[in-house]
Amino acid sequence: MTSRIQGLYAITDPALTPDALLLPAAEAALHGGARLLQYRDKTATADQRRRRASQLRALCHQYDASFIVNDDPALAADVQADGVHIGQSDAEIALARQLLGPDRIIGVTCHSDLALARKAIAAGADYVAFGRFFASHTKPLAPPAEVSTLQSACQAFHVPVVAIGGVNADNAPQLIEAGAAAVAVIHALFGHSDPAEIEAAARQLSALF
Ligand SMILES: Cc1ncc(COP(=O)(O)OP(=O)(O)O)c(N)n1
Ligand SMILES: Cc1nc(C(=O)O)sc1CCOP(=O)(O)O
Ligand SMILES: [Mg+2]
Repeated sequence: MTSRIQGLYAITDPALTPDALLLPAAEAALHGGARLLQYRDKTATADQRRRRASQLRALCHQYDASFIVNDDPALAADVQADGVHIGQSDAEIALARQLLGPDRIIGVTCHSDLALARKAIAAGADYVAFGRFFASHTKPLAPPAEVSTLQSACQAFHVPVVAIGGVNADNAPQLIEAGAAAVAVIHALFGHSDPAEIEAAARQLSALF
């Protein structure tokens, strides 16, 4: 079976995409080839988050892409997302697994720490995320990571490794060359407001795989 964690991994951001444009923006990324899409929204109300997550899930499935919810395993379970992404200060992996069952995807932020990744995989993570590899508009203070660490992680672990942080079509090749199964991207996609530009950026990134 081909891995579901492969290729362009688009992540939404309400600071870049107004509510009314969320679906067209997400659809542009999917049309451009994104294989995973994460709903990352720390500002909307619970009702708004539930509605948007349900809509995005339906959209992703039209494109045969995986839909991931950031931070919130309960919401992911509620809308039957394909998975959840959790950080080191978010929910426990065991709780996420309990809520989501054995077949859903659980991704875990590991910064640039191989020991954190080892622990996450032992606890049941389906992918581990390393970053930030480059200067990030979205999260400028995320801890930095070296491409050499990514390479070590990709060699060491049997689960896919996702690379994040300031990724664009110019710098993504070195991450893919190092072994990243997927690159997670916010600003280089959703920093564009025109869906045609989002789609073009997604197409360029997707073509690298
Ligand atoms: C694919 C992917 N990788 C890393 C993150 C960051 O998660 P986290 O450290 O929990 O930070 P926030 O995104 O919640 O601000 C991610 N969301 N997705
Ligand atoms: C959400 C997030 N997490 C990171 C990490 O290093 O864990 S970097 C990051 C921001 C990614 O957005 P952009 O593509 O705009 O840099
Ligand atoms: Mg988080």
